[in-house]
Amino acid sequence: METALKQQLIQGVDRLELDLTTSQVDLLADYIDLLMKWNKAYNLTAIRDPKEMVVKHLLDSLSIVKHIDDSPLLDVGTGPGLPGIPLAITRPELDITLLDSNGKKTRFLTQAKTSLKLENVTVIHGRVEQAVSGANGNSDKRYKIVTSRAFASLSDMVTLARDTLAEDGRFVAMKGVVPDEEIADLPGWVSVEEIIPLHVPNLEGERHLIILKPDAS
Ligand SMILES: C[S@@+](CC[C@H](N)C(=O)[O-])C[C@H]1O[C@@H](n2cnc3c(N)ncnc32)[C@H](O)[C@@H]1O
Repeated sequence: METALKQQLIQGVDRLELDLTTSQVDLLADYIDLLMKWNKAYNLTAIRDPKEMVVKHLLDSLSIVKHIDDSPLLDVGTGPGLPGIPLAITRPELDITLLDSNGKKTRFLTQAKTSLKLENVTVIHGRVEQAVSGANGNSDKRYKIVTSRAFASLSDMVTLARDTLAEDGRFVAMKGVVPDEEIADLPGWVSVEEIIPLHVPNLEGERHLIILKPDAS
């Protein structure tokens, strides 16, 4: 990554008040370099400008770090690893599973896990609605945090990912403006616990984290 862009990344990390080591910042830069390289052949993301990747992919993903506790996390429809890979780099103690139904994307994720030496990452290729049934050869693990960005409406997310959530878990959805219609469409077994405004350096437009809690049955 060019020096000027790396500087922009460091400033963004500072503005998010994340206390990262030099090697963590280097890994974030290496991740963007890897994404740029693989994107040419694999079409992993529509964003091709590295400056935009830093803001719209890295800093946006990093804006949720402070709102995630130490529980095992599933990133549903992670695509090229967003927000999961930036989370895994900044929080090496977190057990992070990246799930996507697109084989090209999970091949990239497996490569990224190896290249960036992310021992806290597990990659699963499959559809989330089949993830627990064993249809993809997966275990029946349940997660305390099920997150997603740009995956589906809130209603579709909770319906498709319901069986992956631990009883005391939370859905954590990254959204733009507060999606009132999606909230109104939520099924009865889940409710909004909290809506957290996110502040992403150099990004215009609102961002919010929607925390959803399954009601005790
Ligand atoms: C728009 S992309 C978002 C990728 C990434 N989260 C991001 O923010 O850039 C949505 C991703 O969800 C995946 N996907 C769609 N339906 C899925 C399903 N039922 N189970 C798992 N992944 C799915 C797609 O393959 C795609 O990579």
